[in-house]
Amino acid sequence: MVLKKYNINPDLALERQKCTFDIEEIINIFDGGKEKTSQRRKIEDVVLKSGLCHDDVPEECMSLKERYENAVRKSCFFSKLMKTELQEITGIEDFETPAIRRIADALFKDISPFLLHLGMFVPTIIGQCTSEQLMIWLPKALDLQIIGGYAQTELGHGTFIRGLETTATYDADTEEFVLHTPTLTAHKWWAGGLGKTINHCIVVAQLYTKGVCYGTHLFMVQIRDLDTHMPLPGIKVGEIGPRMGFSSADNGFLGFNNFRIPRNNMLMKHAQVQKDGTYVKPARHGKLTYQTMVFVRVTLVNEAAFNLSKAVTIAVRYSAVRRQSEMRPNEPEPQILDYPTQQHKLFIGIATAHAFQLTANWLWNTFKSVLSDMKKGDVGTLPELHALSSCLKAVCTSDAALLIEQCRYACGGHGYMLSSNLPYIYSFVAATRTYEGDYTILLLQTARFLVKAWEQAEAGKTVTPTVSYISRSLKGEKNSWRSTDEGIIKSFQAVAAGKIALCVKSIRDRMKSGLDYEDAWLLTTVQLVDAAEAHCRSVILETYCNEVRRLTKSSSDNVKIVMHQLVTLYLSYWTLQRTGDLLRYSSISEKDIDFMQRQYEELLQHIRPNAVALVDAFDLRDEILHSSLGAYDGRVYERLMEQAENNPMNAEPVNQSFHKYIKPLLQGKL
Ligand SMILES: CC/C=C\C/C=C\C/C=C\C/C=C\C/C=C\C/C=C\CC/C=C/C(=O)SCCNC(=O)CCNC(=O)[C@H](O)C(C)(C)COP(=O)(O)OP(=O)(O)OC[C@H]1O[C@@H](n2cnc3c(N)ncnc32)[C@H](O)[C@@H]1OP(=O)(O)O
Ligand SMILES: Cc1cc2nc3c(=O)[nH]c(=O)nc-3n(C[C@H](O)[C@H](O)[C@H](O)COP(=O)(O)OP(=O)(O)OC[C@H]3O[C@@H](n4cnc5c(N)ncnc54)[C@H](O)[C@@H]3O)c2cc1C
Repeated sequence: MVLKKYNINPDLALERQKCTFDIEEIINIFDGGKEKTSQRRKIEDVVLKSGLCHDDVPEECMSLKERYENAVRKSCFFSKLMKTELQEITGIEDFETPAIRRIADALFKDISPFLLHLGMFVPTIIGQCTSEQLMIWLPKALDLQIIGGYAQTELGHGTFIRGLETTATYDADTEEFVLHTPTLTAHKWWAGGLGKTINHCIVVAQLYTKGVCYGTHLFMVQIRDLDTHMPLPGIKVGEIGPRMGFSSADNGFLGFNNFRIPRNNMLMKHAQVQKDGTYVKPARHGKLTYQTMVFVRVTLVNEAAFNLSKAVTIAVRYSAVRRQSEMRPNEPEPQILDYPTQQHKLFIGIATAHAFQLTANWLWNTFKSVLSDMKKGDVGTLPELHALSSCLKAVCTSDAALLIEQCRYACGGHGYMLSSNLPYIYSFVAATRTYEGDYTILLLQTARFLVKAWEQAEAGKTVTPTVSYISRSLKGEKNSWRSTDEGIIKSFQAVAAGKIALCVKSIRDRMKSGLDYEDAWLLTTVQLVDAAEAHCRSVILETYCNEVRRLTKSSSDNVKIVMHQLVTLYLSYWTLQRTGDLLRYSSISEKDIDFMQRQYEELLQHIRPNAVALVDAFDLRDEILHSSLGAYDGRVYERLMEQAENNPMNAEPVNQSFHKYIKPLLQGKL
């Protein structure tokens, strides 16, 4: 749709006059500097001027098939644009460029069927291929001569990768692998793009050679003819059916009937099968084939921040425009943003988007540094990265989904309209809590790391920096509550340490009573998930505080003030959410809690005049927001009416069903 131009709504115009800081300064902080902001805006200009974002009919009014076809059309033209003009601007062949990720949302209200090509297929080639294999597949994939996906999950197994049933059996006579789907539950299920779009696929299968199963490995498989796009003989492939979101992502199923691929199509950077069928196991770490999942978990923290910033922009702008009820009899109706309960719903969303964005950037740098260690042959830092990326993916996607839904509640009935975009944003983020490792499963992975760290610290060994609080706790350091940033972080670490200690005790007590380790662990998993979540909270709180301090060192005083108000709001919010834990594991008193509650309520008042400016500082163009409620001009009612009038249901004054059914019913002739 072409966005109509309106004058700015007067309430929003007034809000912007109240702003106490330079918005551009905060925009630059989050972009990583002035130059990056300017480059991002150039990229956005090119994409927006290309006309690619235009739809004749709103996406939500199209049939599923039309939506898919429209998404393919846009993906193809967007890919072409990325290879030409955008490459010139960015100067890099970089699918990770955050600006490209952001502007992609101007094209797709839902999901591009090419998402997995960029998000998992290309990263798997980069991370799992030998240099010879890389030379074959990477240029083709980057140039979109082949389009791929990542098929790991099966109908019967997603979480438990070791339980996957698809087999890849090596035939030394022909130097081929035979891919086979032995059962119904062995069918690949869910892979994005697989249903209709892709012609290649990374397939995860149990490797058999010389009669021995060596566990899951990755294989490059061509599934469709490059010219006709017909499935190749021996391949059964299709779309899995309508779902809550991801409507245009053509998630698919895939089965193999003794389908043969050359030996060289096993991705052999870490493990190899030689021509005679001899298996050479990975030299360094057994889980290196899981690397793409770690990469995506890291990027999903960024997704949580970005999508939350969109939702909270929509809800804050709407709340500045919407007037409802009365605070005192006969007074004019206030903006709903003036209600403290509304501020309580929304300002935590702004602070959380900041916290997650800065944590995402920090995690990305940690990921890059672990990759660089691994290139030098050192895999020592991988377990900590796995533990961090697991819990941060779990907690950030889960919190973001809850807060996005809260933004929808904050918009009352209009938030329920698809044209608000809040339902789309929610259904996208809700899926991120499940895919790439379910919430519970990933927290249990972190818990495993925490229990080991506890045992190491107990044995007097040094532990990694993110769990150094465990050593302090074991030395008997008692937590004394202080309501400063550092004090609160220390108390959250004391909560995490206390919970890990109880888990360890619980496992040991259960073993003493005769249970084996597996059962003792299993019966403790509710506590273990809780302990991992507490650890994650302390990591986010600490990272957010440190990063704001670092990044605002040379900022103006007003930016420092407002950024720090959000940090304090975030710390106070979580303190009040976790009073039970803090009373148990720190020295916080009832008086301290009263103080924190008052401080929190005062902060809502301090932040209120800057609320609209703070969401403006996410610098999200209307074309990215796709929202009748959240546009920069605040012309909510005009846009809602516009959308209603453009609804294809209103194209004819009387629907044919009247003549077919209602009239006969009215006349007793049905
Ligand atoms: C034109 C273009 C248009 C638009 C696009 C524009 C721009 C786009 C650009 C970028 C895209 C941006 C963002 C999004 C990107 C992509 C996402 C999009 C869609 C994604 C769709 C979803 C995909 C999927 O879901 S793929 C399937 C994922 N599946 C899972 O995650 C399964 C979860 N299960 C597991 O991970 C594991 O099985 C397990 C539960 C962790 C257990 O594994 P296992 O049983 O094998 O292991 P053990 O428990 O026995 O543990 C043994 C040992 O190993 C350690 N371990 C486990 N995992 C790891 C690991 N990953 N790394 C390191 N170590 C690991 C474990 O801790 C144990 O260690 P110890 O023995 O030492 O304790
Ligand atoms: C939108 C979307 C896109 C996807 N895209 C892809 C893709 O491109 N490629 C791909 O390969 N896969 C994809 N997936 C699949 C996804 O990775 C899996 O659905 C996900 O990993 C969860 O696995 P599952 O479905 O087997 O859930 P299950 O493991 O069956 O989980 C069901 C419940 O059981 C619990 N549970 C399971 N095991 C345990 C345990 N050991 N301890 C305690 N609780 C447990 C879980 O916590 C959960 O509550 C996608 C999924 C979605 C929703």
